[in-house]
Amino acid sequence: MLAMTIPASTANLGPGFDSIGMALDRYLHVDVERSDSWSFHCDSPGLENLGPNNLIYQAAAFTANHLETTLFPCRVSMKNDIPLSKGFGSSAAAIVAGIEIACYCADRNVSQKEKVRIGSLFEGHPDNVAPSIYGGLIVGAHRDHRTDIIHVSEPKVELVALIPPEILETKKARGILPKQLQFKQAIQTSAVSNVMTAAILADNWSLAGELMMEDLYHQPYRKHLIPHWSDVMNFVNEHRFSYGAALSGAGPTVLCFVEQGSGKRFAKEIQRRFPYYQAEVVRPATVGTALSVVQA
Ligand SMILES: Nc1ncnc2c1ncn2[C@@H]1O[C@H](COP(=O)(O)OP(=O)(O)O)[C@@H](O)[C@H]1O
Ligand SMILES: N[C@@H](CCOP(=O)(O)O)C(=O)O
Repeated sequence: MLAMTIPASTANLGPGFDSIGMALDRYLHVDVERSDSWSFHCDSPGLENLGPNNLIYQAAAFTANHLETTLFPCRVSMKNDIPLSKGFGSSAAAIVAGIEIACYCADRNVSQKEKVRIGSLFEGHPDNVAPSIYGGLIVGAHRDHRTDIIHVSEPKVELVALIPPEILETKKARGILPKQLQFKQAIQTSAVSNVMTAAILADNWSLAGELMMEDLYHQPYRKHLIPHWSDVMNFVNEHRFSYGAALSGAGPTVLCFVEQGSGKRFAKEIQRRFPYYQAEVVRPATVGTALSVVQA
């Protein structure tokens, strides 16, 4: 039997679009047992009626093909604390579960790096799968020919998530992005992203927070889907405890980056100002996917 716990993730951090991501302390728990046929069981909201060809199975089949192995049928039972389609990488956590199931069926030790490569080939970008696998914060670049990852273990920041009642499917939020960017705009945002990454690595969250709000890759095209976006950004800009804010993944959640130890107070104040949202303190998860295999 295989048991695994996979953390949620927030992707992008503004101009780190499709590249930077951080694991969060919300989890998908999965138990896998060899069986006569495939079945998926979950009582958590939105996952009660999973068919046999769901995302976990698709990722497992993709991985088996990549590893040139075959899957055996499994009974998969889950408990999920990661909100679906809110920008916390629930789909990436499911993809990681599928990758692990295939590695279990193949009885192969596959490195974390190779798992990130497989997950990025499946999803098209590494910014959710990599933090869910490694934990902490990652900076990644995925291309057809290779996927590169730098892992930073312990981000020294606290987070407050502003979660609106509606969902936003990542597919829809990607569909509204432009096909091309002006050269000047691309250079400018790339430079902002480079400095933001350096600031994160230097633990200068104050500068990182300011720069994440200067993204020109995706937030300008998605912000109209986010209620009270400008007012939230003004509140964050003016608050004494906050470094900055960004869309969590494709949204619709807005993630505020605040001083360590100030999360609860910030959450209370921003909740009072924006009752439309649910404000929750979230912490970086330093441990990635945790596995335990019990021989039957
Ligand atoms: N544990 C899971 N098992 C199977 N499918 C899942 C699981 N978690 C998420 N999904 C699938 O991923 C979808 C959400 O993906 P997406 O719109 O990309 O949002 P998110 O930002 O949460 O990743 C769900 O509607 C469901 O189809
Ligand atoms: N880089 C992707 C990240 C999507 O994250 P999700 O948690 O919303 O699925 C994007 O911005 O499209």
